[in-house]
Amino acid sequence: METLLEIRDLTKMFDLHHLGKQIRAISHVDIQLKEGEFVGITGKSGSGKSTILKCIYGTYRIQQGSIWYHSKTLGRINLAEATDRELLYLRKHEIGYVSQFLNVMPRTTARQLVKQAILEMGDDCELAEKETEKILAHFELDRELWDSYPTTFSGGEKLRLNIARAMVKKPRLLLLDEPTASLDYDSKMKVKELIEQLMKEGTTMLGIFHDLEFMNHLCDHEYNMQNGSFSHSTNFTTP
Ligand SMILES: Nc1ncnc2c1ncn2[C@@H]1O[C@H](COP(=O)(O)OP(=O)(O)OP(=O)(O)O)[C@@H](O)[C@H]1O
Repeated sequence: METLLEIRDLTKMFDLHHLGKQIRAISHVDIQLKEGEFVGITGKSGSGKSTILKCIYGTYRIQQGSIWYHSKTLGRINLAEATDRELLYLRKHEIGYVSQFLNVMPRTTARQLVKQAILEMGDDCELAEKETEKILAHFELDRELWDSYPTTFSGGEKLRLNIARAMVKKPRLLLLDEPTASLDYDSKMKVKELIEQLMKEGTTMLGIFHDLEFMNHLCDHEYNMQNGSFSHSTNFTTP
């Protein structure tokens, strides 16, 4: 299997201007993800898990290290040095990010939100419409909500829509930042089903989940974070 993502010596500091000091959120982190793998990150609250995903996605710029990603279109690219245009391209076509929070454009319906995500991948309009309805139904989003604005949705409805929008794009690399945090059991199982389906289709995933049992049954490899560095890792695929 080819390496899809290789992180070397990743260090991220934050300036706390009001306190006149810097904090080190992550230090010297190395991660390797092969194509089709599902890798999990565990660790206490504040240990730096989300920061890693946000550095990969380009939300945070880093002070030290490299994040090599093997893009289908752009070739081997260091995401830490990618231009805004390159990052935007990759977010649209190759790298997905799901968190427990839904950021939406105002006055965009649930249906438009999901359909737009599919159209960005180059599918035609009729197919996009069909896929949209399929995924909204899969996540049991009430039909009456499909043409409503998500700003009025409940927390769980927003979450299910958020996951639907990211998963329907079938990105090559999917970053999952506790997407199931406040979902009920049935909704979590729906997410699990889709994750398993994406795994079969070859999507590579790096995920943080609070529910360790949920994650352990899915992932090939797990890294445990402590105070910004990996304390140990477990490989579930080696006998
Ligand atoms: N934008 C920011 N500005 C300043 N400090 C930040 C910022 N983002 C994260 N931090 C700090 O970096 C550290 C790691 O945060 P991070 O969110 O990565 O932890 P986490 O392991 O994902 O936590 P949790 O499980 O609670 O979500 C924390 O001390 C946090 O306060």
